[in-house]
Amino acid sequence: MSFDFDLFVIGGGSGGVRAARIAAGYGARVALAEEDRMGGTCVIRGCVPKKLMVFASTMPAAVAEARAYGWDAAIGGFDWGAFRAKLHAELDRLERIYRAGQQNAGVTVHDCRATVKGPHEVALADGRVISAKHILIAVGGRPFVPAFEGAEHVLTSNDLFHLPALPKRLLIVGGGYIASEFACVFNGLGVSVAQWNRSPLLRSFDTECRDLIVAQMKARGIDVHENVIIDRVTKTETGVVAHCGDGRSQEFDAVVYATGRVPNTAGLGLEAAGVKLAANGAVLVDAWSQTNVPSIFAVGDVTDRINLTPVAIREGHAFADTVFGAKPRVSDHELVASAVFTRPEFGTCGQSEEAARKDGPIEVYTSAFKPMRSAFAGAEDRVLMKLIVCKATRKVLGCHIVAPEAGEMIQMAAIAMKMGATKEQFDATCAVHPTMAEELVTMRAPTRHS
Ligand SMILES: Cc1cc2nc3c(=O)[nH]c(=O)nc-3n(C[C@H](O)[C@H](O)[C@H](O)COP(=O)(O)OP(=O)(O)OC[C@H]3O[C@@H](n4cnc5c(N)ncnc54)[C@H](O)[C@@H]3O)c2cc1C
Ligand SMILES: NC(=O)c1ccc[n+]([C@@H]2O[C@H](COP(=O)([O-])OP(=O)(O)OC[C@H]3O[C@@H](n4cnc5c(N)ncnc54)[C@H](O)[C@@H]3O)[C@@H](O)[C@H]2O)c1
Repeated sequence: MSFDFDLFVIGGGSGGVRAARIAAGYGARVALAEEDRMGGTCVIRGCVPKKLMVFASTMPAAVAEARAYGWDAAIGGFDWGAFRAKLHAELDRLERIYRAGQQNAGVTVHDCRATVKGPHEVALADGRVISAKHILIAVGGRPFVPAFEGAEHVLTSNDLFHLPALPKRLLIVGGGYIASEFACVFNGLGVSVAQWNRSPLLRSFDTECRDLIVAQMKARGIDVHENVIIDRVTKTETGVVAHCGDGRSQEFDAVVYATGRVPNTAGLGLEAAGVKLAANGAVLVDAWSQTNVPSIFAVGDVTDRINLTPVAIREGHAFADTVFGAKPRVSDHELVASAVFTRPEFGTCGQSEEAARKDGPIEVYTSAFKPMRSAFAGAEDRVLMKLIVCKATRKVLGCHIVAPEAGEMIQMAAIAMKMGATKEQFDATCAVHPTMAEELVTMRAPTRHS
């Protein structure tokens, strides 16, 4: 049987563009459909614009620090309009690079929505039907806002990069990565920020680390309320009012919901094509990213495994190597490090103390201190370095860092952990002095055992 293409990729985000480019590099005839902007969530409305906003938000603190170091530095007001224009010019530039990458690889790009018609058929929004030997679902996810009265008045993370003006009073609902990062970003930009969540913030992370981060977020002026349930939201002449189950209500200029994300599979035609989905709409795949329909694969957030850009990229690459490169390999989901770009930043790899303790006896090493740079400037910032060590194997099971640039540090520690490094091998590594990271190799006695 002949097909129009060897591979049709639906979704031009992190996972899709990598898979398409690598497959085309192996000589496959590849087409890709993107209904929005090339680059997907990470480039257009996720990691990249978020990180640029993180950088913008840390400038006032940097200037205050400069003054404490003797500089005659002053900071004026923040020009959101000027920053936003520059931000979008940068995103336009990146989108062009992603598009060119596909074109240079020989991928045929369709700028439209695509749906699955059958195991080997894709329908484009303009009515064309295209056949392909393999179909890759890489459609990512979208913000989830629970159903409640007045839900139409709230914003999501997608809206934050397009705000016409910075709100003066902002409520962020949620306690995960997105809510906590944006609470810190807008706080740094001078906005009065409240963050309300139905449970503790950053609940899935190591408790000692999250407690320190939340304490410092509060100390910076973020009005954090945990165990709060919002019943309804109403719009007034002057703003948006959040009403809680306990009778409390408060008015804000804007309310943002960052209450998780859901896979983009609604109306995609997968169930009709026989593809099994999880209850939340995620595409069910095996370790090879293959669905129960042998010609259909899925990678990235749509599979709801680990929803991070580098993971989507590696899943897409492993799929292309396996199916088109005669290099079969599965994507490895063990010891994936990540960073939460709060202030203070959090870098984490492996098990939390709580999770590791459930698996067996551990030693916990911690070092908490005021970092030299901000302490000299008179700031109360604190750093926490933490290693979780398996008593039986001596392997470092978890490394957690609450510190400026923790994301940069955890990337390095993750290499050692991936190699199976023991605590003694960390200790055998000579310190780099004076740094914060040297604590990772100089923690001699455990803080506690279990
Ligand atoms: C605010 C925010 C900040 C984030 N920060 C980080 C971070 O710092 N680090 C990190 O690792 N991860 C971060 N993430 C997560 C990261 O962005 C995702 O894990 C990653 O983008 C997933 O890639 P993907 O290829 O699975 O999907 P996506 O990048 O979402 O791409 C899917 C693409 O498919 C398109 N599409 C959907 N349906 C169709 C259809 N039917 N036809 C055609 N096209 C379709 C969409 O328009 C989209 O472009 C962040 C996410 C958000 C929202
Ligand atoms: N720095 C990074 O690497 C980074 C940054 C942003 C996003 N991401 C990825 O994107 C994913 C999505 O981020 P997220 O912050 O939206 O999700 P999340 O799962 O991290 O957090 C969701 C939050 O919403 C709350 N919530 C969920 N349902 C709710 C409901 N019905 N009512 C009230 N509250 C509710 C939860 O208690 C939780 O605090 C992350 O899990 C992560 O994989 C990564």
